[in-house]
Amino acid sequence: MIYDISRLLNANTPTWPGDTPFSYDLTWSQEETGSVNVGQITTSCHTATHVDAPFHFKSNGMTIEQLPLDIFVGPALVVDVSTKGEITVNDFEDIDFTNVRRVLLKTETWTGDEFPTQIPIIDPELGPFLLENGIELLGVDLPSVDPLDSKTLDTHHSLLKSGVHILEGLRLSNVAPGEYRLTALPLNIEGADGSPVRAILEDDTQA
Ligand SMILES: N[C@@H](CC(=O)c1ccccc1NC=O)C(=O)O
Ligand SMILES: [Zn+2]
Ligand SMILES: [Zn+2]
Repeated sequence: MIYDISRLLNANTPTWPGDTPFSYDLTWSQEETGSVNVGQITTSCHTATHVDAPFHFKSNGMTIEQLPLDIFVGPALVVDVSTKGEITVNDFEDIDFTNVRRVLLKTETWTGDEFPTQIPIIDPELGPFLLENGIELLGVDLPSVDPLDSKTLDTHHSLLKSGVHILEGLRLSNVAPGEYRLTALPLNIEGADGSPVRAILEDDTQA
């Protein structure tokens, strides 16, 4: 079974306050060209479900096309942290990270169609902890791994220092905690600070 864990992109998709809204428009319609519809999209790189490149918060950091693809494809563990106001290493005490390289946090705080006003805090100490446990990707169902008003982006920086890549804006309400196979590939955009992804989880059930 394939679970779509990406958010829908349209003119109403919530964006970071003040950032470029998503739009899809027809440049030419079939009526006009006599042959085809041709569209164009405009979007911030941080709208809905997306991967951050280190360049987003570090000017000499890697850009999106430079990131290794194997980070974004493979086994992933969905962890329920939905009752937590602050997510710390203590929340992972009982979790067995053997053979887990990718962790997706299900907070369930961004389930509506509006940009959230309050999101749980992700302790920057998670960076070194994830590194110790061999985790290379942290995914969240939040617009950011840092508080919405943060200018220092401590958790982004801590994750980068620990070699943990960042996937944001997931839609996890339709999946139960547990193990899946993730695919969430960023577009091959030269020099970009991030990219939208179509993120899916697969489990072992057929069809
Ligand atoms: N860190 C957020 C985005 C972000 O911080 C942001 C996005 C657009 C405009 C301003 C932003 N942050 C400003 O402090 C993210 O990674 O998606
Ligand atoms: Zn982002
Ligand atoms: Zn981010």
